[in-house]
Amino acid sequence: MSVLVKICGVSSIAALDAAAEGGAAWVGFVFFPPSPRYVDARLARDLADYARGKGLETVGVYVDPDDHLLKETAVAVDWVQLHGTESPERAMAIGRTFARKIIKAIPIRAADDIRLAKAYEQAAQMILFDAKPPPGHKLPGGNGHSFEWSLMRDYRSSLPWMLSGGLDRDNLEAAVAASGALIADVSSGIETAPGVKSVEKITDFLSSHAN
Ligand SMILES: O=C(O)c1ccccc1NCC(=O)[C@H](O)[C@H](O)COP(=O)(O)O
Repeated sequence: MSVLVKICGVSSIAALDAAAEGGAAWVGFVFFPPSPRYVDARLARDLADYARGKGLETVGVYVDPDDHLLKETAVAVDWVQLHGTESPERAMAIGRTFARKIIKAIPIRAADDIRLAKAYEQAAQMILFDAKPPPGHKLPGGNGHSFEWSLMRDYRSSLPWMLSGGLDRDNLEAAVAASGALIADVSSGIETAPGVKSVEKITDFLSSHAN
C-alpha cells in the first residue's frame, strides 16, 4: 500500500528538503494569520520557488480569503486550498480569477458531512476531507484531530481526494486501509510543537507508507 502525500504548514527550507527527499508530492503554506504555521507573502514566494525547483507542487491554504490576499499570494502557488465556508460559486470564481487549481476542504464528523463535497465537483479539482474541529476552536485545520476513517470507505467521486486530520507515522497505514485513500495530508503529526516541523518526523512519515 502506498499513498501520495501533501506535507502541510511548511515554513522552512529544511522541511522542504525533507519533503522532497522523502518523495512528497505537494507542500502547503498557510496564509491564515492566527495559525502557528502562518507565512507571509514574501516568505511564501521564496519557499515556493525553492519547492518548485525540487519538483514539489505548491499549495496555498486559505480561510475565506478576500481577493486582496489572493492577489498577493496565489501567484506563488500551484493550488489554492480553501478551508473556510467558501461556497461552490466563490471557489469557482477564485479558480477562474487567479487561474489556480482548487482544493476544497470538507470538515467531517459524521457520514452526512461527506455529502457536501458533491456541491464542489465543478468548482474544485481536488477535495480534502479533514476532521471537523470542536465548536469554538480557533483553527479550522491543523488541529491533529482525526475523524472516523471508515466513513470514506464507500466514497466515490470524479475528483481525486485527500484524507486529512490527525495523521502520523503510526496511524497512516490503518487510516489508509480503513478509508481507501490514495492521497494523505499531514501537518501536526510531523511537528515537535505547533508550527515547528521536524525533519526526522517528515522523513519517518514519508518512509512509513508513502510513495
Ligand atoms: O495548519 C493550519 O494551521 C491551518 C490553519 C487554518 C486552516 C487550515 C490549516 N491547515 C490545513 C491542512 O491542510 C492540514 O494539513 C490539515 O488540517 C490536517 O492537519 P493535522 O490534523 O494537523 O494533520
